[in-house]
Amino acid sequence: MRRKLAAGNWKMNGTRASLSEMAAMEGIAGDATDVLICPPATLIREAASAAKGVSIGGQDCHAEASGAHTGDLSAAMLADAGASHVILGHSERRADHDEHNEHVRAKCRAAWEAGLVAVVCVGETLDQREAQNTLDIIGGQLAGSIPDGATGLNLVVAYEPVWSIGTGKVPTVDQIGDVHDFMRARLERRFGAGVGRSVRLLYGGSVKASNAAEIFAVSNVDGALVGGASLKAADFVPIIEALNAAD
Ligand SMILES: O=C(CO)COP(=O)(O)O
Repeated sequence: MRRKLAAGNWKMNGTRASLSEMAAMEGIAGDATDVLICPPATLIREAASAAKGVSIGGQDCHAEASGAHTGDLSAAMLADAGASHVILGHSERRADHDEHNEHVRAKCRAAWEAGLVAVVCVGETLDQREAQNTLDIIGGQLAGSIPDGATGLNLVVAYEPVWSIGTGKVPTVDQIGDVHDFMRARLERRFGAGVGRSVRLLYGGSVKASNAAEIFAVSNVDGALVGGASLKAADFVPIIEALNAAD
């Protein structure tokens, strides 16, 4: 049985004052639910030392362990600051920093070497969906972005349709289910049924308290990667509660 995961991606939002929001998100998770907050890197250390029952993650890492890469952070540095997870291949990184599958794959390897759980993001653009290429795109991103060696403990996959992020537009439950079933089948085919069935699959894109329950009822949805609605406890706590209540 996979544990459920409510993950918050704070993106480039939050200062030390925001940690009071994180404190208000603690103690909400049920027995079968995990909560992960990925604040900006500046807050990881303080968040990790303050957090109780909430895991802390980074939002990106470099593929190399150290070296002359001004402004970058290695996976080992994130781990040293107290992170246990790292988001990789988010569409905003793919778009803003020209990250491609091979970069994400190398970063994922680096994350695993540092002992971090990689939260690998995949998702189609609106053009790709309208051209009916969604599953091809997702299949290519899964194959290209995830290295060999995945397990249910070192990998989480987040399906985040680019057109749904921050837009208030959410795919239908059938569309979400089609992609999640497809991802599950691809992971089982590549890594074997045991591993493929144990990797948690999150949906991300305009998740809020009002749509969380119906999304969490979709097959192979094990939780959510939430952006805007993870910044305030008043928005994120009801999402965690909806996940607790999901079958
Ligand atoms: O990108 C996302 C999470 O990584 C989703 O963002 P929103 O929840 O703000 O749409």
